[in-house]
Amino acid sequence: MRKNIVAGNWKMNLNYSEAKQLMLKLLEYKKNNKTNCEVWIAPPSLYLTTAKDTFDNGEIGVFSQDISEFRSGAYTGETSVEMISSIGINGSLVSHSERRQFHGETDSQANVKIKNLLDKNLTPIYCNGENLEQRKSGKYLDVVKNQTETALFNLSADEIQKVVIAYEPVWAIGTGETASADQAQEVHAFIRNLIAEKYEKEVADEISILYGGSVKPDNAKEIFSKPDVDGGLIGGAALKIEDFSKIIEGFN
Ligand SMILES: O=C(CO)COP(=O)(O)O
Repeated sequence: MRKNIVAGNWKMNLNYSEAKQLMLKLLEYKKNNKTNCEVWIAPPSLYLTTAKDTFDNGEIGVFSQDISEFRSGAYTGETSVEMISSIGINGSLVSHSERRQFHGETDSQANVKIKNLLDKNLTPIYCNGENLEQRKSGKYLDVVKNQTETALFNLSADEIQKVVIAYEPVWAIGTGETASADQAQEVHAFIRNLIAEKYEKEVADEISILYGGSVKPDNAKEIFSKPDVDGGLIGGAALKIEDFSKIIEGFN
């Protein structure tokens, strides 16, 4: 059975002591509360070791926000799959829309990153989703289809089952405008169906598909109640324990 997951993407926020405090609050929360989903975080890469040490019993999954498509060598500023693997990190976000927007990342690069992560037995969280113009033109399902096919469809059935997908419509990220639960469900079911057609239904049913884009304490429960929504990738609301914990409780 696929997992329910609530993951926090901290993006480029928090100084070291703020980050450490938030990790400690999360640890305390996780120790004192039974959660009906896995809880993961993707802090800035500078704090990955601290996160790993804080959650040394694996209470919370720790993910990188990005990973190099190159294995090693003269790539200044990059972090390799080998490096995160060697400190026990669980995986990485791949092709978040902000990487696409500010760094020109493509789905072909996403494909390389995903394969590199899978080679090391790490979990890729592959992000996709349409922008506002594509939503308004009514072509959003075509956009998501192209993204998904390019990034994932040369993987084997075994491999694709290990990928977590995060549908994050760009128009809903950081804007306060959330996709409705029905809009999320439509695209999630569409992605799952694409995978079922290319592979098998059993393969598609194993894949967790998260929704991201202005998930807040007051809308999480409804979004998570949809059959093809297996959790959320949370930005702003992951930075406060009060908000993030209420979102986690959307699965209660
Ligand atoms: O980009 C996101 C998570 O990766 C969503 O960000 P917000 O929750 O701030 O809209």
